[in-house]
Amino acid sequence: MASISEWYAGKNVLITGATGFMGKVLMEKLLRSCPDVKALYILVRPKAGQSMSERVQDMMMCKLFDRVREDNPDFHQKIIPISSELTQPGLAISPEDVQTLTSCINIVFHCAATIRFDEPLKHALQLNVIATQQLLSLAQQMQHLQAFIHISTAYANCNRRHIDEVIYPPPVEPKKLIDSLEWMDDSIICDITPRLIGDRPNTYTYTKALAECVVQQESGKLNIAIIRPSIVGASWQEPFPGWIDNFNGPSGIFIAAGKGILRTMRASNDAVADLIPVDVVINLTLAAGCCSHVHFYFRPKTALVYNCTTGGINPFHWGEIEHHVMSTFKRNPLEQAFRRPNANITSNYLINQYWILVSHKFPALIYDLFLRLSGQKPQMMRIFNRLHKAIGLLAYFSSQDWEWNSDNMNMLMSQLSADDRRTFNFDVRQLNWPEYIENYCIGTKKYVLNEDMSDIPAARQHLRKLRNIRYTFNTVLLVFIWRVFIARSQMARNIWYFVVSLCFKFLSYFRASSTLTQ
Ligand SMILES: CCCCCCCCCCCCCCCC(=O)SCCNC(=O)CCNC(=O)[C@H](O)C(C)(C)COP(=O)(O)OP(=O)(O)OC[C@H]1O[C@@H](n2cnc3c(N)ncnc32)[C@H](O)[C@@H]1OP(=O)(O)O
Ligand SMILES: NC(=O)C1=CN([C@@H]2O[C@H](COP(=O)(O)OP(=O)(O)OC[C@H]3O[C@@H](n4cnc5c(N)ncnc54)[C@H](OP(=O)(O)O)[C@@H]3O)[C@@H](O)[C@H]2O)C=CC1
Repeated sequence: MASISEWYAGKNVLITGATGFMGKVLMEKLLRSCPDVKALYILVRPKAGQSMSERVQDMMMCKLFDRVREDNPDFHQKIIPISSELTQPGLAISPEDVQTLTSCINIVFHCAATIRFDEPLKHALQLNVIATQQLLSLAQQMQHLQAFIHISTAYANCNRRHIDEVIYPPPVEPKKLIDSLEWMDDSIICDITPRLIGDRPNTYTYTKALAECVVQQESGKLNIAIIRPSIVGASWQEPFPGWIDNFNGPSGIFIAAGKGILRTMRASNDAVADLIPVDVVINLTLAAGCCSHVHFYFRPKTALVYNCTTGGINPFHWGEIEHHVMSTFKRNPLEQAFRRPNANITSNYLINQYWILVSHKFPALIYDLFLRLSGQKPQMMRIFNRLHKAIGLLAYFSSQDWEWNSDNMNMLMSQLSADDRRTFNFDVRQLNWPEYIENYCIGTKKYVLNEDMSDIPAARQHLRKLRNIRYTFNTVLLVFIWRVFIARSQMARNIWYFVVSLCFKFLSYFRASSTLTQ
C-alpha cells in the first residue's frame, strides 16, 4: 500500500471552511507533509470588508505557514480560492467553477460549519445541514472523486452517554424539518427551538446530528468518512506546539482565567476533559481520507465513523486542567491582568453563585466605579456579562462525562506503516497532558493575544503590584470592619476578645506541648 503522502500526490483537494481554525491546520499539514499534492481548491467568501483574495493572502502570511514557506516559498501557487457562500443556493459557486471542480476534484474535506452555541436554528440548519446536502450533490457530479470526508463533532449525540462509531437515527427527518422551517417566521422558530432540540443543549449539536444523517443518506453512492472530534484544542506537536488562533471552547476560558477575570466556573473536577489537539484531528482526517478510499471496495457501503477523542485512551480531568492552567499562568503571566490568576471550578450551583457575586460582580462594580470617577467609560460589568453567557453555554460540556468507542481510530492506526504513524501521528497515548496544557496556555498568549514572551518580567511585576493592592485592600477592609462593628458594639467586642483569647490559649498550649516533646 502507498504511503499517505504518496496517495495524496497529484491529487486535487477541495476544502470547505479553509479559513477556519481546523481548515487552516489541514491545509498546512497537506502542503507540508504531502508536498506533491497537486492543488488545494478552497471555498471562501468575502467577509468583514475583505475580498476573497485579500482574505486568502492574509491567511497565507500567517505564522502557521512558516514551516511550509521555508520548505516551498511558492506554496501559494497550489492554493486556488473559489468564491462561495455556503448558505446560498448552489453554494453560490459560479457555473465555470462548478465545471472546474466537477472535472478535477479527487477528495473533499468538508470542515465549514457554524460552531456557535447560540446560533438561531434556521441559520444553523442552513449552514450545517442544507450546505452539507448541497455539497454532497456537487460531490456526486465529480467525475474523479475518491473520498468525501465530513467533519462532525463527538457531541452530535451528546444526549447519549455511550457513543459508538455509528450514525444514530436522527431526532427528526432532516428533509421534513427543512420543509417546515422554510415557511415559518423567525419568532415562531425561536419559540419552538427548545422543543425541537429536546435533550441536546444547543442548535449546534442538533444540526450536526442532522448533518450526519444527510451524509449517511449519500453513503451508498460515495466513499464517505465522518470524523467526530471532541473539544478541539491547540496543537500538540505540529507545526509547532501550542498553535491556536481563537477564543472557542476552553481557549477563551483559559485566557479569562489567566487575565484574572474568571475566578469561578461550574464544572466537575472529576469529569473527563475530552480535549483533542488540532494536529491529532487533522492527522486522523488525512489518514482516514487515504484509507477509506483504499478499503472502499472491501467494506460495506456505509460511511465510516471515527470518534476522535482522548477520554477513553488517555483521560485527564477538568480539576487537573484547572491546576495546570493556573500554575502556567502564574509562571508565565498574561499582560495587564485584571487580578492575579486564581480560578476555581465547582459543581455546586450555590457556591458558584456566591463566588460570582464576590469575585466577579463586586470587583467589576468597584472597577467600573473607578473608571466612571476618572472620566472613563465603564466596561468591566459588560465583559463579565459576556463571560457569564459563554461559561453558561459551555458548562454542559464540562460538568459531565461521555464514553466514546474509538475502535475505528485504533484500527486505522494499526493499518498505517511505521513511517506514516510518525508523520501523521494521532496516537494520543503519547500525549503528556501537563506539558500540553502548558504549551496550550502559552499558545493563547503568543498567538491569540499576540503578546511577546520577552514582556513576561513586566507582567510578573504587574502581578506583584496587584498582590500589594489586594493586601492593602484587605487591611483597609479589616480596619473598616473593626471601626464600624467591633469598636461600636459591646457584644461584638466580647466576641472579638473571646476569639483572640482562644487563639492565645491555643498558641500557648501548642508552644508548651512542643517544648515538652523536645
Ligand atoms: C481554568 C478553568 C478550567 C476549566 C475550563 C472548562 C472549559 C469548558 C469548555 C467546554 C467546551 C465544550 C466545547 C464543545 C465541543 C464542540 O463541539 S466545539 C465547538 C465549540 N464552539 C464554541 O466554542 C463556540 C462557543 N461560542 C459561542 O457560541 C459564542 O462565541 C458565545 C460564547 C455565545 C458568545 O457570543 P457573542 O456574545 O455573540 O459574542 P462573540 O462575538 O462570539 O464573542 C464575544 C466575546 O466573548 C469572547 N468569547 C467567545 N468565546 C468565549 C469563550 N469560550 N470563553 C470566553 N470568552 C469567549 C470573545 O472573545 C469576545 O470577546 P471580545 O473580543 O468582544 O472582547
Ligand atoms: N472547534 C472545535 O472545538 C470543534 C469543531 N468541530 C467541527 O470542525 C469543523 C471546523 O471547526 P472550526 O475550524 O473550529 O470552526 P471555525 O469557526 O474556525 O471555522 C468555520 C469555517 O466555516 C466557514 N464558514 C462559516 N460560514 C460560512 C458560510 N456561510 N459560507 C462559507 N464558509 C462559511 C468559515 O468561513 P469564514 O472564515 O468565512 O467565516 C470558516 O472557514 C466544524 O465542522 C465543526 O463542527 C468539531 C468538534 C470540535
